[in-house]
Amino acid sequence: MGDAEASLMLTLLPPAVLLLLLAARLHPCVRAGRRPCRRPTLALAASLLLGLGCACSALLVEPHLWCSHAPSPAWPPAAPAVVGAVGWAVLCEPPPRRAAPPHAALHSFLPPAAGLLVPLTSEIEAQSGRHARSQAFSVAACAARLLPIVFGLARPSSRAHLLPWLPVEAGLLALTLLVGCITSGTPRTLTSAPGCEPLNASLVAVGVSSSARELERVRWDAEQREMERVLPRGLGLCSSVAELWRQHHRMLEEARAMRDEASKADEVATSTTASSQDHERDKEHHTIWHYLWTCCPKVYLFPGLVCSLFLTASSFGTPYVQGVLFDVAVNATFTNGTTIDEAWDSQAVLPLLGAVAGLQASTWLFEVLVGTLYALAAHTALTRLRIRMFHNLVQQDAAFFDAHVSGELSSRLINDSGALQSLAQFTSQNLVQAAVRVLGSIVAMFVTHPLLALLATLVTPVNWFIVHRAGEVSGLYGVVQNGAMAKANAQAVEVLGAMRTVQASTAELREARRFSERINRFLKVVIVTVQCQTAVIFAQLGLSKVRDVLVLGFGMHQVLAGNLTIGSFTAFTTYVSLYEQGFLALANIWLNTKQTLIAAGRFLQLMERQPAILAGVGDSPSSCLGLLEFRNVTFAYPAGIEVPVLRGLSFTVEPGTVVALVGASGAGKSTVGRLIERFYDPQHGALLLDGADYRTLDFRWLRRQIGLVEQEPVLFDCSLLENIKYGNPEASDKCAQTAAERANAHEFIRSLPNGYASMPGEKGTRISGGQKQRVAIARALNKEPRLLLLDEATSALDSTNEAIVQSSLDALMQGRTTVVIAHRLSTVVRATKILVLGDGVVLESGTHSELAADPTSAYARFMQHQLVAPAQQY
Ligand SMILES: Nc1ncnc2c1ncn2[C@@H]1O[C@H](COP(=O)(O)OP(=O)(O)OP(=O)(O)O)[C@@H](O)[C@H]1O
Repeated sequence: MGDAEASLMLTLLPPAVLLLLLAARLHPCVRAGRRPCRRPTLALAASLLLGLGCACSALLVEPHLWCSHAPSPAWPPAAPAVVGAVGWAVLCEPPPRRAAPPHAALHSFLPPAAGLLVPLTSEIEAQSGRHARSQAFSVAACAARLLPIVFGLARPSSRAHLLPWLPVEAGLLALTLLVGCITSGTPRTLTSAPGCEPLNASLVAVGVSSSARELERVRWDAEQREMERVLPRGLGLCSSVAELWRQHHRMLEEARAMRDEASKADEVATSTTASSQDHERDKEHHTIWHYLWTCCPKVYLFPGLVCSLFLTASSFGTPYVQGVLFDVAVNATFTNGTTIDEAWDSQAVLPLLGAVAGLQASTWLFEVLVGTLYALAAHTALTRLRIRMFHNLVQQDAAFFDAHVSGELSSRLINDSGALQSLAQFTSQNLVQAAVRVLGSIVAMFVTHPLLALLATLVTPVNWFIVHRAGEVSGLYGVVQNGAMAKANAQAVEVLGAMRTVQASTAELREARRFSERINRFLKVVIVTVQCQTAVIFAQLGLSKVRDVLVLGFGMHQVLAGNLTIGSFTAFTTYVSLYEQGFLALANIWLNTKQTLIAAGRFLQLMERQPAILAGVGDSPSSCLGLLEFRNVTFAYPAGIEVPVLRGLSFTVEPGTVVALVGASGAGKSTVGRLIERFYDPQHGALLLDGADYRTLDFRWLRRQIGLVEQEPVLFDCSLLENIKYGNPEASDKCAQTAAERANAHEFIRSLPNGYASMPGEKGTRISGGQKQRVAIARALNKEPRLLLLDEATSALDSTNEAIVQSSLDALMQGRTTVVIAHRLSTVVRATKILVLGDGVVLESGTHSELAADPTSAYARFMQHQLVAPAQQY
């Protein structure tokens, strides 16, 4: 029986049992022609309705229970209540009517009432997991049984009747609890806990957890629960100020540690010193404005600035004119004793009202214009910044990419630059306006009433101190925030790029959990940041409110003393609010700038970073013979600088010959290939092409002379034709097709529905390994390289594919200097020269027959172990 059938049966079983019981109770009475005992019958009927209701709700409301692949609670939630009700019906065989204790009413009422908890607990279930309902049910059913018993025992009149039934009650309670425990999934909760294997085994033995499928379900449930556990429940507020303080310090420490770590990573990649890092950090502030300025389109910026000025002017004009209007109205009404109508018709009011309307209209218009122009400017600037950043990023050297995870870099490209965009937009939109507002309102306030103005600006230094400190702190918070987001992003990119491996390892939920842990970390940082910002706003607003009360009190005193008119005082309060707005905007700009500048420091470092090997530097000879020489080359990777991989390696490859590199795993064969491509420069010795030192050649010219075919060729999600032309986009389609023909790729490409326009998918997932390899060979052929580098190009293929690819490679090698890194005998034996690498040097060299002739040679040993696969039966 499948899961779905079992669940269905178990859901319908309790109502069926109840129906039978009811029938059994009613049948003798009907036959004897007497009325059945009312209370137990009613209770049974109510329980039956309840059981049916639960079954229907499970069938209709939770159809996922019946879908065989979904894990479901094996027992229906109504079971505990039903067991309780059945027990009650058995227990409550009618006592003599007159002796019926008062608790009997409760007794008959409570078990069905427990059933009402079903809809009530659905909310709890939604919040805390699907088994909450059964647990709540079980507890309610027990309480329903327990309460009337306690109540009955407390009354001497009913105690004698109840005492003989107590053992039965205890048994029923235990049964109800047990059923509730099983249906609520408690055994699964227990068995999924680490170290519970013995319990698990015993549950299997007693039949609670009956099969491997059950164990699988246990695991699935545990993962789902774990998943729900790591979902953020919402903004957790700090329990106390002390806790907030502790979190704040932890965060600062983390921010400093992250900055040091980032500097170290860059030191590894760039070999820059700590002092130069400090110097770079000092330069950051200038650089960021430089970039924002150069990337910002002036066609939006300058009109935006002009509109800002107009907006500020109109926002100052409005309170001034309003003040004058108030004074005119007040004077007309109260001083001269004119009526309101006369005052309204007077010459001054209407023009002043018109002026206010005009000023409001211009404020409205300029506000819209300013917002639009600055938004356009900021978005364009950001796009330009991202393009420049990507441009610089793809030009970095291999050592840089060894030291940085690609997901982290993409996060810097998208998220960190996003912070710059909001800084650019917010600053450009508000800076001029806020500065003019603050300065203008200070001047206007002092002109209106100097003493009141002094009082209004008294809190400014304290406020500014708070903002200044908060700016530095929020900058450090920004570092942690960006770091947390970069880590989450790196994991997402890594997992999404290796989905097949993840799915094959059934690690989807594990990865989802890992991601949620990382993104939760980001949320936690944001929460602490918000809490600290709240503290700053709290302090600032508090000071402002105190200031407002003082200004109002002193202002009213001055109005009553006749030193200030009501109109001037009204205008003054508007100046104060303009000053407040301007100050808050400036404070926000300061905080934003600090946060973005510190947090976007890494982004800028990436923008500014110069690769160790520069393009466009060095010679680009007109021809290339293909004479390659390694002269006493010593090399260690930047990430493992203390362990050299090559230690004085020397060999020569004559033009047009084939040299095979063999050696144990980790001997440095691929490293030789990477040096030939000049992904790295050796620390000592030199590589020479046609007698010219690699360092004197332009590496872009050099790489154009080399065709590379790797063990796992990378195809991009563009058409196969574009993939073939990737190394030489100037080649004509005809040349690309000829290259495909020579690489034995033409036939299979033609057989695809879209031919050369077919998309191979990300990393070429829609075509086979052998086909991918042939496209890669066609790509190398299309470059017409002088030098060929084959890095285990056939080792991932089966023998049929290998034969096809090998014939393609033979076509590719003709007349070209070739370096082959191979594990297979068939690839190596035909080489002009074989070099056996070991300990970072060439241990032996010669042709296959020369080396194989000496049975004691490293090559012979190597052949035995690596090249010739032992023909053993599995
Ligand atoms: N990017 C890197 N950073 C640091 N160390 C590296 C890097 N790439 C390789 N190494 C180390 O350099 C050594 C040589 O690696 P290499 O890939 O050249 O070996 P190989 O002979 O090609 O091995 P295999 O036959 O298994 O592919 C290894 O010890 C490896 O751990």
